[in-house]
Amino acid sequence: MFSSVAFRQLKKSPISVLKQTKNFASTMEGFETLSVTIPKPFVYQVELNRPKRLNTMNRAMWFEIGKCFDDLATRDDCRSIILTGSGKLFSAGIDLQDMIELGGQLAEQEDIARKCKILEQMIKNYQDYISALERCPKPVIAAVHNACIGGAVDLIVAADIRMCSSDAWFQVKEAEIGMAADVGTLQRLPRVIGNQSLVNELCLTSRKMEPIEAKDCGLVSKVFDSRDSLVAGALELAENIASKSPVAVQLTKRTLVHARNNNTQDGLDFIRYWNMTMLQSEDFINAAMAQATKSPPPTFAKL
Ligand SMILES: CC/C=C\C=C\CC(=O)SCCNC(=O)CCNC(=O)[C@H](O)C(C)(C)COP(=O)(O)OP(=O)(O)OC[C@H]1O[C@@H](n2cnc3c(N)ncnc32)[C@H](O)[C@@H]1OP(=O)(O)O
Repeated sequence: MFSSVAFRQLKKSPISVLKQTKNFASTMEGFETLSVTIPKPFVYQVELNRPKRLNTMNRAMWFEIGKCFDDLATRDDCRSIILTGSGKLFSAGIDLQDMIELGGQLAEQEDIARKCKILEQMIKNYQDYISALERCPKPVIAAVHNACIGGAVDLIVAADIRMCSSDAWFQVKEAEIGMAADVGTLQRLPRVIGNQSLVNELCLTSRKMEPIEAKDCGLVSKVFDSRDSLVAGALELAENIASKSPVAVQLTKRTLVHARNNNTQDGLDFIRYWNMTMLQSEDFINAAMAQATKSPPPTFAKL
């Protein structure tokens, strides 16, 4: 299969190399609450950027999170994403000022059906914005420092990988503010940490979780000494992922997400149908050939 003739032919036409580096300088501008940069080739950094308001999630931020990750899903110069918070802490959750304004908006309606319509639409939108992280086929690494509260927990459990610094703490605070969490934590956290008893305890009491416990229960995969080393570690991991075939990485993420929500046979069907096409991609041929011939890993064309 891996004849030296075939290998030489592949090496003669590295379309991948030619297509790879263009547009490296392009960034996404125009966000009010997010800073989006490209710290390394093919690696995006999305930073919650309302440091003076403790990165609280106001209406603009909810919307921009959805838009940003839906855009990154289709950008061929993006292969992996790190999600960080600027300033003192990762995020203090939903902007409670927005909630007060929402109360005012509801009060303008007399009828319960009209009030319900406003709430249903808002919750649906917020759910969809958070789910954009999961919809995006590029892996998202959440790097949490200091506080990660309420809506911010909904956000990070929709990411693929979580890491934190040693000053981090996590709080499913909704019960404490008199509501049931409604944008993902109650659905995703049980699958993330695989311990229903602990999930129930955290969500029913709103107690804070510290990094050692977060690591032990699998909420985060690694704890770093400081925010700087955390971001450096997240970037290193993102770079590693970005060096792999985007065909392999994106389909692996899609398949893992699908597997979480479906039974094993449906999952096997899913990957079989995808791979009857994707195993014909040049990425598989080039990467497998490099392994077989002990050559350096290939570069891959944009996807
Ligand atoms: C459809 C619904 C979808 C999602 C729902 C999500 C629900 C949630 O997110 S529940 C969680 C809500 N968040 C909170 O309850 C956090 C409240 N804040 C705190 O506990 C603390 O501020 C802190 C994060 C631990 C930080 O403490 P500290 O460093 O002492 O700062 P403070 O002096 O307390 O705060 C500084 C400044 O920020 C304002 N602020 C803090 N959190 C929020 C918030 N969530 N919303 C709006 N504003 C917030 C605080 O009021 C202070 O404002 P000043 O104007 O400076 O007084």
